[in-house]
Order: sequence, then structure tokens, then C-alpha cells
Amino acid sequence: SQFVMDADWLHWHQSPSQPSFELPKGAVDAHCHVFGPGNEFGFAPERKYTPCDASKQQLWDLRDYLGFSRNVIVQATCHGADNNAMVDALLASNGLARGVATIKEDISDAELDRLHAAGVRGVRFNFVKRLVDALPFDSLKRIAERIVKRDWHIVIYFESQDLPELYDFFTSLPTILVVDHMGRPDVTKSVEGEDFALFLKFMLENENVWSKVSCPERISIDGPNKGYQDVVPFARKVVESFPDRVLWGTDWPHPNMKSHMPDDGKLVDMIPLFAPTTELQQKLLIDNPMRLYWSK
Ligand SMILES: O=C(O)/C=C(\C=C(/O)C(=O)O)C(=O)O
Repeated sequence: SQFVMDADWLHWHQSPSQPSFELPKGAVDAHCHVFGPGNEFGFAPERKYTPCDASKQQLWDLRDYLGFSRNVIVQATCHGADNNAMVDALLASNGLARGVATIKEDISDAELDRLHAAGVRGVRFNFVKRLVDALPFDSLKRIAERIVKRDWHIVIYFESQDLPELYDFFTSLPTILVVDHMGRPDVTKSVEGEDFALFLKFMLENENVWSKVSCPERISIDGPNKGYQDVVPFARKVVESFPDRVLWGTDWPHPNMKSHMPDDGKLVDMIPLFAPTTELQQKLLIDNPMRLYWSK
């Protein structure tokens, strides 16, 4: 077993395959994390899982091995609102990494300036109950009002069954919204079904809403042995419907994976299934993330 001592989930894949899909030059891994090192950047006391360390150098090594040029490093709940591990990576990235932070309502303007100078361009609102106790809507709304002035966006992570209750709050927010992992659709239901229709309506009726077509390994029922094929129709529908508002990410080091650990090279090889033309791949991997994270 690859369960890591003192972490409660699997260690990331130690020997991912070389992708057969050649990433276009300048491709961006738009959803990944760094964790710790725990003896330098402590984990949040309120965390709901304890990760193993996953360093910026290991992230850069994976970036180079898979053929990406840039990373967007997203603050994970295990570090709470202490963004220092992520900021440390941004400062060491020679401008090749941008960040999405988790912040509290009382954050100072000076600290927001520090985060922006390091390369942070958004904040994350996480509603996945097994991960975090979400802040109340009024607090999140006040955070949104502050960060919109900086032209930052909000990354939102929720499960599809919670979208109905979150919908009106999301559509009241003043920024670009970027949905993690398509809002985790229930792939046992039809891609034409009413559940996914609500998510597509969310994107169709709100041009400020983007989505990451990532994490088939978290969404799939079929699993790796069937190449997560049950996720493909959902991701392809989003990419083909909203080609200018989609992003892709590895989600390395894949926190909280317990059933199996995905092979990052195989995840990259799914990109042409989600984005079947070079034009769609250019938008997904380069144009969209560069516009959102490196245009200012
Ligand atoms: O890494 C992901 O995006 C997914 C997970 C964890 C987090 O996002 C987090 O801890 O912030 C998950 O589904 O457990």
C-alpha cells in the first residue's frame, strides 16, 4: 500500500507515465497544490485531513516531466487561510506560477497587496463539507466585494447535489467564478439529465462562470481501469459549449484519494478526449489560463 505514515490518504504516483499526448508549448496546469513541508509551513489546526509533504520542487519536476510551462497553485483546506506554503512556491517560480488563496474576512489590505505581488490572482470558497466548514454567505460576500476591486476572481469548490442551494449566492457574486472539477457531476446520471442541466444553465446564463474540466479520478465510477470514460461526455460537453471559459489541471498531489492514485501522464492523455481539436486545446491549456492569470 502507498498509504503514507501519518497522512490519511494515498501518496501521489511515484512513476507517472510519459504522456502520449504532446502538450502545446506554454500549456498551464491550472489546478495543483503544494503542501508543507510540515516542519516549515504548519497545517491548519482546523483541517479535516493531514497531507504528506508535497514540495514546490516536486511540482516543478512534474510540470517539466509532463510538458507544462506554468502552474496555478490553489490553496487547499489543509493549510486553512495560511497561504505561506503557496506564496513560497510562487516567489520561487520565476513568474511561472500564479496562486489562488484562502483568506479570512479580516485580512488587511497590506496582506492582500503582498499576496498580489507574489502572484495571487484569486481566492477560493470551498463548500465541500468533508473538507471544510464554509464561512457564512454574508462574510464571503464581503470578501468578494474586496477582491473584485483587485480584479481577482473566486474559485468555488462544491458538490453537484449542493448547487441548487448555492445557486443564488453564486449568481450574486461580482467576480469571475471558476468552478473546480465541474462541480463534481454525478456521472451515473445522463449528461442530458436535469442535474447536469442545472450546471450547464449556471454557465450558460452567467458569462462570468468558468469551469475546470479536471479530476476525472474523483468523479468517475468506472475508475482508472476503464480510463474514467464515464466522465468524458461531461467534460467534453463543457469544453465544446464554453470553449473560452474552461481550464485544466492535474490536481497533483491528489489529496484525499483513497481508492487509487491516478497516473498524471494518463490524466494528460485524457485532454484530447475533453478537447478534441487543437483550437480547443489551445484555448483550454493556454489562451484561457493566460488571460485569467497572466494578463495583469
Ligand atoms: O484537491 C482538490 O481539488 C480536491 C480535494 C481537496 C481540496 O480541494 C482541498 O483540500 O482544498 C478533495 O476533493 O479532497
